[in-house]
Amino acid sequence: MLKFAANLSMMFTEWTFLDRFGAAADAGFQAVEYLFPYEHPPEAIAARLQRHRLTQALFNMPPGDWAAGERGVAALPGRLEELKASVQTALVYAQATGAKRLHLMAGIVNRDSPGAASRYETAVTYAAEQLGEHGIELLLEPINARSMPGYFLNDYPYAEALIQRLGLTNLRLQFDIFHRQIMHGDVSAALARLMPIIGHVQVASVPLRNEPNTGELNDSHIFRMLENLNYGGFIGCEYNPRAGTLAGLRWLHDAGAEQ
Ligand SMILES: O=C(O)[C@@H](O)C(=O)CO
Ligand SMILES: [Mg+2]
Repeated sequence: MLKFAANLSMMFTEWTFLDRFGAAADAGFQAVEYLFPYEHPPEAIAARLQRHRLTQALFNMPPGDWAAGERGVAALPGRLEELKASVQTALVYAQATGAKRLHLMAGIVNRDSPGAASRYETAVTYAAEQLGEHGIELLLEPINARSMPGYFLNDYPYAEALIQRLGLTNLRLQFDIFHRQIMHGDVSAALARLMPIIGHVQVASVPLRNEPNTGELNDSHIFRMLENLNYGGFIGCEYNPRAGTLAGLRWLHDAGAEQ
């Protein structure tokens, strides 16, 4: 049975953030994810998860100044101390919510600029080792350049090579089907080949980032493949509903899946 997690940064936005937990549970979800919890006290989020019997599948570590356009600080110059502090902040939320995997964003910086790759590697290693002490996985997500121009981690081969080379047992790949299709295509073969290092999957249609099966991919086929590959992790539903969250949930019921 596949396990779908509602992404509360994109879905259920008809509700206030804290009320999205109950709305997702009422719609049948048993797990949630979102970009960032940091505007709310950890206890408030933990209470919603508990009240609605939801599992926290994933969230992102602090991204720097998001409003100013930052998308992570891991590869940015002069930000290592901030990165270290942000690991501690994320850990507080992970412990309160029971999250077992966190996504570290790399930042908007040219990968070929002096020092960027080694700063990123230092940050990734530090964060993975810190999280590993708490039994938490660190995830790296390649993001396509159309959605996030200038993003450091903008292809799969780089992420795969880094994860393999560092050899840290809790460092894994966040395979977002939407980004993968835009960057490289070949989604099914890549899922099969990369399965040993995949820690989390996300889905949305391509190119509009809406409900599965509304774009250029046959997402039902990909879901069947994930089942056949015995993928036991979560599939984050990281899409913008076309005409209301509840109205767009038919695909999920059709998937006949564990939500
Ligand atoms: O795909 C995405 O955009 C997200 O998973 C994310 O973490 C960064 O925006
Ligand atoms: Mg994603």
